[in-house]
Amino acid sequence: MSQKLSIPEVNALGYEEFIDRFGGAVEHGRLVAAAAWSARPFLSASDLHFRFCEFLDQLSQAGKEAVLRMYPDLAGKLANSGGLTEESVREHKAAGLDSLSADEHRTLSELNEAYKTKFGFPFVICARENKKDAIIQGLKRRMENDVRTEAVTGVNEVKKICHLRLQDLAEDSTSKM
Ligand SMILES: NC(=O)N[C@H]1NC(=O)NC1=O
Repeated sequence: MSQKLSIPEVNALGYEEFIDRFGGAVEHGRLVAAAAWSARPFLSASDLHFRFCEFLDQLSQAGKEAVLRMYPDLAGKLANSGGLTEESVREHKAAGLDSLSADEHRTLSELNEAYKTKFGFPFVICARENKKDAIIQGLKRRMENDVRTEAVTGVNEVKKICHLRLQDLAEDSTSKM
């Protein structure tokens, strides 16, 4: 992972460097980072996160669904074929999704497919804040929601994932780690 930047260092980045560095804070989310850059100077790391959230909050239902469609299924095809982003690999490991039993794997795959059939976008949850059992329970519970509630709930999880990814990339203190 590259060295963390202080907020003054983040504020000094040109937009191309900023997008290169923060374009993955939201999965395949270079557009979100490109929008956040307009809000410079950032006052703090939480202000940086707030600007990403601000963009996500103003999206239409279709826009929110589009953001969710950029995320891989947890323990799905991309994970099996080694096609996950570096960030997502770390998050899968944190939740214990890299060591599922055959039964757990089947359960999660079936629930993910049922969820996508109902909503038209994948189930998204912050894997660094949930272990595998909580993820399976969450999937079952959230399956009962309606599509608008689920788009908002999914995007709230995107914000949590983004917050943790940004923490890995930038810090409030002016000195580098
Ligand atoms: N589907 C889904 O939730 N994917 C994600 N969650 C997370 O923490 N990292 C991801 O890639």
